[in-house]
Amino acid sequence: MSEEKLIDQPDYYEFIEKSRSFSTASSTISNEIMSRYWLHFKLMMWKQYVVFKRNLKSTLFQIGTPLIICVFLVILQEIANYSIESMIVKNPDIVNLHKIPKCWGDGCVTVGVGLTNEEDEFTDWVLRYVAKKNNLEYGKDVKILTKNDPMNLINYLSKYENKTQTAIVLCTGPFILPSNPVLNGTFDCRGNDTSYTVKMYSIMVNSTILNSMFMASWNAPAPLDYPSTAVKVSFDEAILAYYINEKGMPNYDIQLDAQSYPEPKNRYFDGYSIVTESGAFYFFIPPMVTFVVLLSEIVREKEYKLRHGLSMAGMGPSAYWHSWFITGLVFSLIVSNSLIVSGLICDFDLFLHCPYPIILMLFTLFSIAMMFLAFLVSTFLKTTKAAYTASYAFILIGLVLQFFMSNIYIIYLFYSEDVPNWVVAIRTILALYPPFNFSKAFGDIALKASSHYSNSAHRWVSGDDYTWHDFVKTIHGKVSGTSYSVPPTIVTMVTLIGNAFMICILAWYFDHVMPSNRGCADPFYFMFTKKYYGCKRKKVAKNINIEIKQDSNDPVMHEKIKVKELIEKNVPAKGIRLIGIDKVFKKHSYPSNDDIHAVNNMFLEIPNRQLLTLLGHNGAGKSTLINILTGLISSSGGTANICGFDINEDMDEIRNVLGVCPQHDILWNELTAKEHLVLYGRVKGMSYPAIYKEAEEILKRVNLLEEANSLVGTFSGGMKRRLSVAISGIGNPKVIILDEPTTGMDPINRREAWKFIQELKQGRVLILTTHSMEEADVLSDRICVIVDGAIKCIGTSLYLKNQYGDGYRITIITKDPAQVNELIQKVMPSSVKIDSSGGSIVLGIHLNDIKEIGEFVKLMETKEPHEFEKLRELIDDWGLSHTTLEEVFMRVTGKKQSRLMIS
Ligand SMILES: Nc1ncnc2c1ncn2[C@@H]1O[C@H](COP(=O)(O)OP(=O)(O)OP(=O)(O)O)[C@@H](O)[C@H]1O
Repeated sequence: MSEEKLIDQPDYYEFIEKSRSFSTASSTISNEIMSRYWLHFKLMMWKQYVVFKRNLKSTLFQIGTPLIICVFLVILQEIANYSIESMIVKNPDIVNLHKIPKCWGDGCVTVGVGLTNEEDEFTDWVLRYVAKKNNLEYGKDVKILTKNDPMNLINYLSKYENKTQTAIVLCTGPFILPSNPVLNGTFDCRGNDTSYTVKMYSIMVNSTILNSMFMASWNAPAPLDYPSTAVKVSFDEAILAYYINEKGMPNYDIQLDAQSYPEPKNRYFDGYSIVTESGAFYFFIPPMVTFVVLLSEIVREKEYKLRHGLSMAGMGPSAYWHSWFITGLVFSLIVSNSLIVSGLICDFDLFLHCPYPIILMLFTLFSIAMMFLAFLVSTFLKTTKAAYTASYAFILIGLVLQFFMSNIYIIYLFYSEDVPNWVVAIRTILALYPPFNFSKAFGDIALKASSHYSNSAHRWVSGDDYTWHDFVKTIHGKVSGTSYSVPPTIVTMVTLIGNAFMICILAWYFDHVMPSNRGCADPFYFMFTKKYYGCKRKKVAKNINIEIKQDSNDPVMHEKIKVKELIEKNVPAKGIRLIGIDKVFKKHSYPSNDDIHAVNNMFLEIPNRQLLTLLGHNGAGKSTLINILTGLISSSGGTANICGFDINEDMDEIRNVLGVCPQHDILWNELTAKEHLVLYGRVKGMSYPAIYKEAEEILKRVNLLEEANSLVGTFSGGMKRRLSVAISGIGNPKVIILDEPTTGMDPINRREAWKFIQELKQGRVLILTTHSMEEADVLSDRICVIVDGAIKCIGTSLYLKNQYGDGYRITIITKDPAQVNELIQKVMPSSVKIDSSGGSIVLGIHLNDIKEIGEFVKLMETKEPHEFEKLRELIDDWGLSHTTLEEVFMRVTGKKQSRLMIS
């Protein structure tokens, strides 16, 4: 059957019968399903294209991210090159080492001396010389701390911790030093030969960082142990000067300088490549852009129920996901190529030395794996805000991991020989994570194609051509003395494909079982049910057990009986039939008092060409019932039949005949009003000429023709509502469900919408929910009042007013209420006083006593003398009105606090 035929059927029931007979002709069905799928897929692709085109700036930014990253890498490389250049010491500073630095701590001693005997002329001369030469004060900066036993000095230093910068044991013998652990050995400065004198000294420097806070050594230049060298130079010079002076020689000076060793060029960092070292870190970002875009867009469509809207219009999940897959694939290819082109523009070795298909494969496979990850994560999230939070978390955690994994040798360590089992376990777990495989494959390529540090040559070497042979070759090498044997890059890429496949399966599974993803959630074992493979269960049981009170006048009970009889007589539902439908929202996995019985065992027959209004307080269960009928949620019990199709079995068929105006507008801000109608019309299988004709007509009817080509993002709330009403009527649906369609509309547009709804009624079944009693009164053929999930009463507006209202009301304005009250009881004995306040009296009178109203009207309207003339004189003004639906509603629901919109 062609799409046009489907829509243009003069009698829709004929179509239904035909489509039933199709069930035997499986090949026709497959063709029908395929052409429908293809149509939906193309529509989704068109929608995606239009949305991305309308968000051109952000789309271009997303595609341009690789260029930004590459330029950033070029800048980083330049900074690195500059830093490496500046590290090379061309003019090393000269550090003078013959001056003892003076310590500046409170009461600190720069050179503390421990004599091995009593002070003599030699020690006095030498110490004064050292002090003078170094601009230090003898007795304060240069000071004898202990005498005789050198252990005394050790004890002193331990006791007065952190007070002496440099200590020196000055052995002026003859004396035998005792063996002790600090001085590490025994020495004898007495000597056997008295023809020469041995002068020995031992230097100790306080070098602990904490304790040297107040010491000059804190700022000592690096090349040598500055204070100890300076002390040595000074003491050598002093001792030498002492003996030279003794022998009448001129003054003698020892000069000792230290210089940094000139850093030779090309040592460690020369040739350093930021791409090799950190490429896997930075190139991780562009594929993540695809991840973020897809995740946020898919979750946005979920949050604003756009996907539900499409499902309600008949779009299957396959077309939806496949279109997102193709969009993601196109995005991945664009971003990958953009990355390669940017890399080539920036002259990166990696891109110059690696075959294009390999590098394209690497980035595209990684992007695809991340795309599936976005699909998977989207099944768990409900709001765009949560999607962005999740995206940032994934990027941040990913970057931290990439930071470590961008050093390929860390990854290679996992493949070292004889690694313990727990390392193999970690390696296997990491291999399930696409960025790990990306880093590994990237590192494999960069290690050859980009300039890299050669472990064997101990220097950076420039990149070489990475060949197809390298691609399939196992990588052997050594890191930190351990040999490794790493699987070839091709294996890593195949693992990436495996990652993508595995994540795709998980995404598919969770899309089915997570509630709120596709409307009705499937059971966790859905793939083992026959229904999943298109096998339908046997139809609804005919024997329905209803407790019937035979003489009951209750219309709700009559409705139940009617439904029972129709089912027993096998009469197909030409409109909507509710058969004991039930919905419980469970708070826990076990039955509890907290469970909400939102829809309670409803039976209802809504014949063709009837508009039934559901009235009910907030939380009565109206939207829940509508969500069940439109397949957004599943019922807990019972079923419903729409145009002969069962909601539990034939939702796809039902969606072909259904038009829905949901409670909340399901619209894309980036599409125009006309594009929405075209989208929904095409989803329902209409031809383009038919849609354009109908769209114009419908837009005119809801007063939106002038805004037909305006973006919905610019619409007011009322305009969006009108568009939603228009959408519900596109594609000639046989059943239309309108959930509070006129909320937010101004009075003029509301009346226009009412007219449109009246027209929609022709030849269709309509269910309307509203809080406007006037709307219900004007539009309904029948009204059904729901209280706490159960049908409380049902009937025409007039019937309900008669049944639950007071019939008529008479309002009287008088200056003497007491007397009027008394007299009125004589004219209208059946009247009941409803209210009396100030000068106003409100009386209620039942329809059956309409005669009494006639008497009263006659009395008030004639000037002729009357026995109750007095009453006429007492009444200043009066009015007669019918009982309002609002009163009926109040009485039935008993919830006067309900939100009522009284127009
Ligand atoms: N997804 C859900 N989970 C749990 N409870 C729910 C859920 N959806 C609805 N309910 C509960 O079911 C009851 C019926 O809600 P429903 O939205 O159908 O009321 P309604 O008649 O449409 O109200 P309103 O007039 O405010 O739109 C309410 O108590 C509501 O809290």
